[in-house]
Amino acid sequence: MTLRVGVIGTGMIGQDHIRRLTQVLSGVRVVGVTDIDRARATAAAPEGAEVFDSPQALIRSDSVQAVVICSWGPAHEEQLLECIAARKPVFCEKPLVTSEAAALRVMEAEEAHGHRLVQVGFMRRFDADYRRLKAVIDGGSLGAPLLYHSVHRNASVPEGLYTSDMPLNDTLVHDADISRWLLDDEITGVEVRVPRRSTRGKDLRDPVVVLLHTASGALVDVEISVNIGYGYDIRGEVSCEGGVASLPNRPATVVSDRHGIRQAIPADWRERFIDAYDQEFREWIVAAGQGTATGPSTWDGYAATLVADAALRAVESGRLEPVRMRAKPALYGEPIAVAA
Ligand SMILES: NC(=O)c1ccc[n+]([C@@H]2O[C@H](COP(=O)([O-])OP(=O)(O)OC[C@H]3O[C@@H](n4cnc5c(N)ncnc54)[C@H](O)[C@@H]3O)[C@@H](O)[C@H]2O)c1
Ligand SMILES: O[C@H]1[C@H](O)[C@@H](O)[C@H](O)[C@@H](O)[C@H]1O
Repeated sequence: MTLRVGVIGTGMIGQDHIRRLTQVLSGVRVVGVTDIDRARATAAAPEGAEVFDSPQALIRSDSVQAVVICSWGPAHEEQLLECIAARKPVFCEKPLVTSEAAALRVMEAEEAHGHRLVQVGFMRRFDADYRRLKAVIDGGSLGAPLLYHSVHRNASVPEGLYTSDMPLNDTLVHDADISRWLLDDEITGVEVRVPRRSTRGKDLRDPVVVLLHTASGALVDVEISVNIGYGYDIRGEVSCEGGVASLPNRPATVVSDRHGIRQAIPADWRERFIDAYDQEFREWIVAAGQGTATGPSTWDGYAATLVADAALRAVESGRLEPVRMRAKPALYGEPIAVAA
């Protein structure tokens, strides 16, 4: 059976997801698109797809079975609530939403529906290197994880569209999510330190260093640099009681010439995580075809949103800001196990 999908937001990642849903993956067809910029939606629409006047019209259309949300973060809540009201499975790009209150509204609507409909675009969980790293940690041969070092560098971010809060509520959410998933631990507090600003970052706080405290007592340090210039550089290393496990450098041809010996660095997230995005959609297509969702959930989106909120408070207060999660609804399975 072919899953009939509607895409909301046809900017950078919307276009990339339309390409993979149209040219790479099977069992799926993009039947509708919409964007507040209608010309952009029209240009991005695959042959035969309808261009809808609004997200509401797309979500409510009988021709659309499942929805992919690629609009800006602050627009996600309204679109998610529409999808849940229409009982349609929905893949929502990160961040789930941009405030705790919005995350709770989405969670309550999904709970009232009775089963999962929402998958959040935390694609690192589908990346083969992160999956192997997690398998080593879960295997237990290195002992308990004590520290996780996460480096998250963007070559650049779109000027004007990427605003001052976004290093913490748009970029950091990936590191918050992957830390919870890798360490199987909840984040209980957040500290932020801001060094001298990079002149490349204009008015942004860039770089920032974030320290995440976990329930088991492990610590996660995160470097967020969003205008590093040289490429998209994602690193991770877990220090455990009996050894260290790291993400490998990306395999790339080694070039030797008069400048030295070097390997290419991915230009951006599209290149670095191309296979991970394909895999997250493969798994989503199967689940959505069954009327449900898999992988990162509304609960995970909520957890990352709380970390972002705490980080935004911490950058103002200069103190350790607590993260307090509500009880986990049964819908989202067992709570992540934490050490006593
Ligand atoms: N998982 C990842 O690695 C990854 C990578 C890039 C972007 N993202 C996320 O995807 C989302 C989109 O990012 P982008 O880089 O494509 O941004 P973008 O600005 O290139 O595209 C967003 C598009 O959404 C449209 N839009 C915004 N609000 C809308 C609304 N209410 N209704 C309809 N259309 C609307 C805009 O007109 C624009 O065309 C963001 O939430 C971002 O954080 C995730
Ligand atoms: O929306 C993008 C995307 O999520 C990337 O994966 C991240 O590296 C960027 O910082 C963010 O702005």
